[in-house]
Amino acid sequence: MKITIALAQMDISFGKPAENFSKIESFVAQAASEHADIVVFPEMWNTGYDLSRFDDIADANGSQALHVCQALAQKYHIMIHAGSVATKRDQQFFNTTYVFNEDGELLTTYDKVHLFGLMREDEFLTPGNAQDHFEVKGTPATSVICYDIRFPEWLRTLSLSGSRIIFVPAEWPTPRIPQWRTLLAARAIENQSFVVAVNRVGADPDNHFGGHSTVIDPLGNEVLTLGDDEELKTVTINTSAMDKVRGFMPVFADRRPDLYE
Ligand SMILES: NC(=O)CCC(=O)C(=O)O
Repeated sequence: MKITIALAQMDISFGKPAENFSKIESFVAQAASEHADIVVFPEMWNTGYDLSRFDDIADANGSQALHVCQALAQKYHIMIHAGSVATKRDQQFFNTTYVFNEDGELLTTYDKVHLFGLMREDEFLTPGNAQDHFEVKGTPATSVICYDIRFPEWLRTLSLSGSRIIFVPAEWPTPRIPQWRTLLAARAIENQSFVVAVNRVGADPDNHFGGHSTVIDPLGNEVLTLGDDEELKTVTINTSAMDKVRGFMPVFADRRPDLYE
C-alpha cells in the first residue's frame, strides 16, 4: 500500500493558541495540494511548553482542536494526525494526540504516557495510561509522543499489538538531535516498522528546537529528513516493503517472551 505523508514542521508561538490555530490551515492546504493522504503536526503545537499558564490556555476538552481539525480534514479531504495539543479535562492537563480521517471523523486519542521531567511536564501534566491504535489506508498505526521514544518496551508493546507505522510528534531540543535520529532509527529497526516523526522548529524561553522531522523505513533508512526551517515536505512510502523485511528476519516470531515477559 502506498501512503503519501506530509510532515508539517512548524514553529510554535509560545503560549498563543490563537496564532497557532490560525497557522495550521496553510499547512493542511499545502499537504492536500501535494496529494498527501495524511498530514502530521508536532507536539503541543497549540501552546508550546507554556505550562504554568495552562489553566488559561490549554484546550478545554480539546474542543477547539477537535472542531478546527475536523473541519480542515473535511474541507481538504485529508487525514490529519494532529500531533498533540495541550488539553484540560476534569481540572487536569494532558498532552493529547488526536487523529482524524479524511471525512473529519475522530479515529483516536492518546495522552503522552512518559512525562519529561527535564521540561517540567511531571509538575503540570497527568500521564496517559492507554495505547493508541488506528489505521492509515488500512495499515495499522500507533502514536507515541516525543520522550516516549526513549522507552523501547512501550513501542514494542504497541508493535506487538499489530502496529506497522509509528507516529511521533515532538518538541525535541537542538542539542539532542543526534539522539533523536539514533533513537528513531533504532525504534524503526527493532520493530520493523515505519517511523514518522515531526519535530517543531524555533525557540521558546528555555529551548531551541531542532526540526529534523523524518520518515524512516523498517531497515532504519531515513526516507526523508527535513532541516531546521519551518516547512512542509511530502513523501510516499510503500508499506509492502515491510512484509519483505519481516519475512526475511522474523524478529517477532524469534522473541523469547518466556525470558522477558
Ligand atoms: N518534549 C519532550 O518530550 C522532549 C524529550 C527530549 O528532549 C528527550 O531528550 O527525550
